[in-house]
Amino acid sequence: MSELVRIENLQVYYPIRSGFLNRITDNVKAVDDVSFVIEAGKTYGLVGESGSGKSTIGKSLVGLEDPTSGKILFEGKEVTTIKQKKALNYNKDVQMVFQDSQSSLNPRKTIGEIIAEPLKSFGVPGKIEAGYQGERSFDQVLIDQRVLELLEIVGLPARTITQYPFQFSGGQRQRIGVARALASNPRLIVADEPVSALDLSVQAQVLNFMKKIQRDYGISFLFISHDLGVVKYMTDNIAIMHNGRFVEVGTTADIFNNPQHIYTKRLLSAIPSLNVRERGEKRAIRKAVEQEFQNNKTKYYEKDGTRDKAYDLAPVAGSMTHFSAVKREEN
Ligand SMILES: Nc1ncnc2c1ncn2[C@@H]1O[C@H](COP(=O)(O)OP(=O)(O)OP(=O)(O)O)[C@@H](O)[C@H]1O
Repeated sequence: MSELVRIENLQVYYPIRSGFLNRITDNVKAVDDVSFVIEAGKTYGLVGESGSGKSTIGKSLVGLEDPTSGKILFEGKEVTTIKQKKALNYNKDVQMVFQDSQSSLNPRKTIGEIIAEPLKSFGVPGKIEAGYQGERSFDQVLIDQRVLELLEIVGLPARTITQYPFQFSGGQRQRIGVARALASNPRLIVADEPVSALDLSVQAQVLNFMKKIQRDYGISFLFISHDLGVVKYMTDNIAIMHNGRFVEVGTTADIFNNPQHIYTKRLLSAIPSLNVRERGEKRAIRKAVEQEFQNNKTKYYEKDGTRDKAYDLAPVAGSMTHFSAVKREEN
C-alpha cells in the first residue's frame, strides 16, 4: 500500500472578531490537531455532524485555506501552505468535486469551456496527428480532443460540449464536475458531499460511476459526507469527526462492526432510521429500475444474489446488497 497524502497535526482556526474595533477576541477551532494518511487508489471518508470540520480539512488539502499549524505532505513533499502548493504545481494532482453543482459550474460558460479550464492552467496531455494543417492552434485542438475524451469517460454525448449547465439534470451536472476534476489527470479528488443534493437513484449512479473512475485510473478520494450509508458503501477507511477532532478512526468494516467511541456508537445508533430509510430507498430504486425497463421495453423480476446492469443502481446504502433485479428480454 503506498502512501499518497499524509496529514500531520493539522489545525485550522478561524478568528472571531467583535466589538467596536472589530478586534480578534477568540477563534473557532474548525480543525483541531488531526492526523491521517490517504493511501494511493483508496478512499478515505470523513464523517460527522454539520460544523464538525470536515469541509475545512478538504479545503486545506486542495489549497482553499491555509492551515494555522500542522503539515500536509504529498508523496513525501511538503504542501502545507498555498505558496508551497503553487511551487510544486500541486493543484494539478489534487482536484475537488463540490456538493452544489449548480453554483460550482459557471452558468455563462459552455460545458466545453468549463472542462477546459484546468487544461488551460495545467497544460494538455496528448499530441496532434502529423501533418495537421488546420487554422486552430495546436493547444486548442488538443484541448478539444481532451474535452471530448473526458465527456466520453463521464458518459455524456459529444454534442453537450456547446451546451450550458442549466440544460442538464443534477446528476449530469455532477458528472460534468467530475469531468472537470479529471481533466488534469489528478491523483486525488476531494469529494465534498458529492451526492447529497441528488435523488436516491441518481445518487447510486454517480457513486458507482466514481467507483469506476477509481478502478480505471487508480485515483484516491477524500470522501466527505454526513450520510453513513453512502460512506459505508464508498470508503476503505473512516475518521469520525466531532468539534474539529477525530474521535475514532479505522477501517470502514471495523468502525461499522465494532465502534469503540461513545460518539460513534451514537451516530451509528441513529441508523435504525436506516431500516426505515432503506425500505424507502428500495422503493425508490425499484421504481427507477422499473422505469428503466419500461423505457427499454423489457420485463424484469427481482432475485437475490443475481448481478446485472440493474443491480448497479441498487447499493446506495452499503446495507442494500440483497436487492437485485434481472433484466429479461421480451419474447
Ligand atoms: N470561513 C470561515 N470563517 C469562520 N468560521 C468558519 C469558516 N468556515 C467554517 N467555519 C466554521 O468552522 C467550523 C467547521 O466548519 P466546516 O464547514 O468545516 O464543517 P463541516 O463538518 O464541513 O460542516 P457541513 O457538513 O455543514 O459542511 C464551523 O463551526 C464553521 O462555522
